[in-house]
Amino acid sequence: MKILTADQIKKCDSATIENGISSINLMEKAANACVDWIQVNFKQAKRFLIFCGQGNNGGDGLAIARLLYEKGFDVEVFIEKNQMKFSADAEINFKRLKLIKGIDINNFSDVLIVNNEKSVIVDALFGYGLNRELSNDFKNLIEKLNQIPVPKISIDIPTGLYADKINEEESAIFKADFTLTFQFYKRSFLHPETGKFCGKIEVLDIDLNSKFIDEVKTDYFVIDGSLIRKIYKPREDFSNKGSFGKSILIGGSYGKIGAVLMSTLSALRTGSGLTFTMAPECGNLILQSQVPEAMFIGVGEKYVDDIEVQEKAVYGIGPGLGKEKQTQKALFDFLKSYQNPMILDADALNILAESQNLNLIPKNSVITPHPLEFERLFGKTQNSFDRIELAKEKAEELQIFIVLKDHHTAVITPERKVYYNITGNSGMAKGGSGDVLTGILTSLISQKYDIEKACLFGVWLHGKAGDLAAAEFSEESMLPTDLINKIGEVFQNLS
Ligand SMILES: NC(=O)C1=CN([C@@H]2O[C@H](COP(=O)(O)OP(=O)(O)OC[C@H]3O[C@@H](n4cnc5c(N)ncnc54)[C@H](OP(=O)(O)O)[C@@H]3O)[C@@H](O)[C@H]2O)[C@@H](O)CC1
Ligand SMILES: Nc1ncnc2c1ncn2[C@@H]1O[C@H](COP(=O)(O)OP(=O)(O)O)[C@@H](O)[C@H]1O
Ligand SMILES: [K+]
Repeated sequence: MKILTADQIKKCDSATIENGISSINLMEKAANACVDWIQVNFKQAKRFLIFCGQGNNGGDGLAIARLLYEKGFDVEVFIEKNQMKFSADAEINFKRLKLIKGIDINNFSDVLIVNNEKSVIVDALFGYGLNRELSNDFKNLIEKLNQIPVPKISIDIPTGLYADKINEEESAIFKADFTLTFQFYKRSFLHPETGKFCGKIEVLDIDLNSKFIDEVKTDYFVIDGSLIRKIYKPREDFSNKGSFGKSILIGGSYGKIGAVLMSTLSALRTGSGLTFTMAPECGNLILQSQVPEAMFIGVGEKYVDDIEVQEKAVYGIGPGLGKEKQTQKALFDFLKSYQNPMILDADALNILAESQNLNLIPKNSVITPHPLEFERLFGKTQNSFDRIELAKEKAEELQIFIVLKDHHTAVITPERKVYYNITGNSGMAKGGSGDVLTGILTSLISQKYDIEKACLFGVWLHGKAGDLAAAEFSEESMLPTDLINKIGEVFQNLS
């Protein structure tokens, strides 16, 4: 799914209106989509307190108020009565609302005396039209609303957030439990500093002009199920183990054998034809007994001190590797002699960061840093938006794929495209989850998935398996190994 800027959404809106539907009917459609969702998800609510601004986001709120009232809910509307300069469509909806006797229209300043019992607050103050800092009056209102302990829904965007950039630190932002957004994810939903205000995100389809959406240029995308279905390749019947590639997972050191073990198991569970673990001898027995399907190649006693070059294999290097001097030398020797794309993770990245010898990374390789590893490789940035910009620069300069791990992991391509993942959960915030991703990516690339597609499929699959593990064991209790055991269920649901 494409992600558009506020400006592009406005143009998409206009293209939709030029192609038939009037702007007031588009607003009605948007309001109806919200009300349909609210009716299903807030059946028990008694009263909706709807805060409306003067633009089209406020217009949506006024239309939602009328439609909820017609469905039998109690509704109170809050506006700025002293300064009513509604946009044209908001004005029409305000007039329609005033015809209904049963809806109280209050001033923002009446918020302190609201009856909260079984109430739901709806924020329709500002949407993608926010283009400057909020005034103190709005900031105060938002701070008051944030403190009222009732469920909160934002229409399109939590008020105070921009669609596609980060806020000043001191700005007030409405803290939603749910954001009902129209047609597209907004970039601000996907970054840690801003996304935390959105709660659960529901993207409501309001049929915006599909030709415009197909043609509009953007660098930013969300990885969704329909994209994955296009990437997924079912296995051929007439095949053998050689048809599904050779994955070699390199890593492990004394005390950290589990890391490379989990990568190995993930590669197998993702379909790798032949799977090898290249690790120090101290891991041999553990690996052979825990993962009998994998073949062991001993390189060193307690840590990796050599890397064997094999033809026609895809290497995933780093989990549990450690940074011993001999390991560093082994990695550099290997990178100097082997130029095919590979996956580099964890200590393989830390070793490269310390030497700053990043040009040794073969073209089209995949690196999988978490934010701290990214900083060690490429330096500090002010915030996560700047981090993505720097990642775009580096992916292009080094001609590599950067899988920047986070709550919403981003895949950044050498062509500077950015794909955000929306599967996964905080149950994955445990040592070992990243090792699993390395195994998945190595396996997909060894099975000849195009590298960009392997990255998109891999991060999605990893998160999806994590979601299934959380559903069964809880976010607290699920383990990276539970996630590995759910990979199969994700494939079953794909085929
Ligand atoms: N295609 C879609 O997705 C559809 C979208 N729809 C809805 O339209 C919404 C966008 O509406 P919108 O363009 O009228 O902007 P909105 O957010 O209501 O702001 C209003 C105006 O406030 C102003 N302003 C800005 N910052 C300010 C500030 N800090 N303090 C004070 N004022 C400030 C600024 O005007 P300015 O003062 O710059 O002239 C701005 O234009 C969208 O989020 C969705 O809910 C649906 O109805 C139909 C389909
Ligand atoms: N809160 C979260 N929500 C979604 N995914 C998460 C969250 N925390 C961690 N993850 C995922 O788990 C993995 C953690 O990787 P990493 O930090 O390298 O762990 P390790 O190296 O210890 O295995 C990444 O793929 C990341 O996207
Ligand atoms: K809003």
